[in-house]
Amino acid sequence: MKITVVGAGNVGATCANCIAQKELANEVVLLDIKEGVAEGKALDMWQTAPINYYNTKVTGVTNDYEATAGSEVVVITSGLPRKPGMSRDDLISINAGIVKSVTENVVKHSPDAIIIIVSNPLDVMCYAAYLAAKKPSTKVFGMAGVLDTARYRAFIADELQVSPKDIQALLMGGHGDTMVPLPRYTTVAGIPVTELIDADKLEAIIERTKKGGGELVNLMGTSAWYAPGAAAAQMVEAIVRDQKRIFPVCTLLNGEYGMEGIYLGVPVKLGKAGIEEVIEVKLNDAEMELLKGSAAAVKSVMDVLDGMNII
Ligand SMILES: NC(=O)c1ccc[n+]([C@@H]2O[C@H](COP(=O)([O-])OP(=O)(O)OC[C@H]3O[C@@H](n4cnc5c(N)ncnc54)[C@H](O)[C@@H]3O)[C@@H](O)[C@H]2O)c1
Ligand SMILES: O=C(O)C[C@H](O)C(=O)O
Repeated sequence: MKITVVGAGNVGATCANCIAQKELANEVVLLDIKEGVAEGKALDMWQTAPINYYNTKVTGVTNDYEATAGSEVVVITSGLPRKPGMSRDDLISINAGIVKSVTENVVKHSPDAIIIIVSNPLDVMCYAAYLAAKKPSTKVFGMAGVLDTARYRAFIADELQVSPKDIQALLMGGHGDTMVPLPRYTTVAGIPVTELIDADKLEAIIERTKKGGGELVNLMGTSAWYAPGAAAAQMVEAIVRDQKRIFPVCTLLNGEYGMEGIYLGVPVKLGKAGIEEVIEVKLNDAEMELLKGSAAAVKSVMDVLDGMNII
């Protein structure tokens, strides 16, 4: 069994490393357009196998899609990251073309693969990949919610000085500043978070979560990779091990939440078949308004993609 990660940059390499360490496949193929980068990182990673005790073979290639043939899951991380002062949406002009051509190559060599998009602007890159892949949307979706909820959960763990393992949370909407963390669906070992953190502090955590990517971009001059790479690998694990995990995933809505034809983060069941179910939780009026606002923000960028006429 083979898994491919396209883009051997910060996120792609981290994701491939997590996949290898978890032994999610016999082989992980890391592909990049830049000569030598994927080969070098794959070789370096493979040399950790005797130390970290895993068997998954890590191979690196430069633009050689033959080597990716027959992949069960493909994670697409290729594309530019943002720099301080930029929004994720500013990346569309370059990343849309990259995601389109990469997706076409991936599908040509692995027609049955489940494709997980990571490149930004995430929701719209999922839509671009879906159009390019010409596959059911249950097999083409994006990673953002696992990362965004992880940030939210980490901030709550810090505030309460408890283990992050005990924080369960749900966050919906687009992967941008309009994302919708849901305190009503956030618990600490089963205790509603609203009973443990006062409203002002929780609001500050929500605001920090929404701008969590930007906080890291400002600190590092480029965007995050450890948590994003681990988040994408956790989705791969749910698929290849058929775990039926419930994660917020960027998926194409077909009437769920009263929305049609838009990629948006919602809770889904993830297993061998990809997205096996979209879960419709009950939202109150205020939560629904926030979700609609987030959907409107995503839709405006989808319109930009449509206007580019590249797909
Ligand atoms: N969805 C999320 O939550 C999330 C989180 C972090 C980063 N991202 C996004 O992921 C993308 C990658 O981020 P990064 O930090 O790894 O960037 P990076 O610059 O470190 O790596 C990107 C890699 O893509 C490669 N690439 C470019 N065009 C390619 C092509 N046509 N084919 C193959 N490879 C190609 C580059 O050579 C580079 O090695 C960015 O768009 C970033 O915004 C998304
Ligand atoms: O913030 C970014 O640009 C990268 C990514 O979407 C993130 O949330 O870390």
